[in-house]
Amino acid sequence: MSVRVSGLTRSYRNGKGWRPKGAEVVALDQLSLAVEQGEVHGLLGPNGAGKTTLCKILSTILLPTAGTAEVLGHDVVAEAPRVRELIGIVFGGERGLYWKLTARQNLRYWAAMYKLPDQLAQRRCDELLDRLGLADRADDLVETYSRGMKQRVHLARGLIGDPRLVLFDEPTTGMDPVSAHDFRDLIAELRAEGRTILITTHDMAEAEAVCDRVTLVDKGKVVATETPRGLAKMSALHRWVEADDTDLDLGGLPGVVDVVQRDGLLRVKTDGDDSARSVVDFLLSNGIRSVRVVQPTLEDVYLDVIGSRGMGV
Ligand SMILES: Nc1ncnc2c1ncn2[C@@H]1O[C@H](COP(=O)(O)OP(=O)(O)OP(=O)(O)O)[C@@H](O)[C@H]1O
Repeated sequence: MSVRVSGLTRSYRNGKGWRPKGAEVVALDQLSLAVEQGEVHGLLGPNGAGKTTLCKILSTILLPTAGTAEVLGHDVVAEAPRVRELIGIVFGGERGLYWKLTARQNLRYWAAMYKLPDQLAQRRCDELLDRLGLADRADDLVETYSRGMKQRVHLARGLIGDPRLVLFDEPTTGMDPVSAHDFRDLIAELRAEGRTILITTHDMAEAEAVCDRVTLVDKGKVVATETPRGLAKMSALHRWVEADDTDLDLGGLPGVVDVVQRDGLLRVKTDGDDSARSVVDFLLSNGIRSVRVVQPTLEDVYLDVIGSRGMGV
């Protein structure tokens, strides 16, 4: 087992220094989770669900209030130095880079933090700069880089210690589609190398594409852990019918829960198989083509279970 979290609780008390103590916020509430070795595991949930808090505890930068967390059998509190050797952390955004240093100097600095011997550090830096397409600009100051390049330096930083577990917290926020596509390829490569990956994301398509299993977290608790497809099946609650867009009034048909029109496509959410069939019959009898019943996507399931909180919709 790569990650084993048991009854993990973390609460914060707002208000620092002269400010009055606020109410206690329970960010993680007896959360338990197991991630297999070599698995790509997604953590999904609305803002404030506790995902970052969990990543911080696993990275040993935050202590739990109660419960335990282990990385490859090592306790994150009692054996924090050992855990740090085994993990790499990639937090999204542009925090944590030294802008007045080059990418190579940034990487050499972090290699030194991992206490890598000089020759190994040099080899790893060269490999990562090459792997992440930074070799040509490796000796330019990071402040001259595009946002996408800065994100790639972040990725390199997370991999410099040759980690067995890589924690990604919102890694593709603000990435352009090409970079996001390259990122998916990188995840596949890291997985093929036998590394375990824990990734928090708001991007359901990304989670569906890269994750072996996902855990839905809400209010500091696990709602479900499943394969993306398994989750979709579990959500047998709704069936969707897809068709070419039409002006027909479908909202009034029995069993129709929602109608979404987007990009020339019509998506009708129904309350089950019978209603979906009636919608299909109705559409076909009105001359609409390309009608099909579709399996719910991970996004549909997320919306069913958690609602639209934290999805930017
Ligand atoms: N340093 C802190 N002090 C007080 N409260 C905090 C602190 N950090 C997080 N919290 C609170 O703990 C809860 C969980 O926050 P956390 O950042 O772990 O959630 P998240 O799922 O990562 O959300 P997001 O997707 O917005 O990053 C939230 O209610 C948040 O306001």
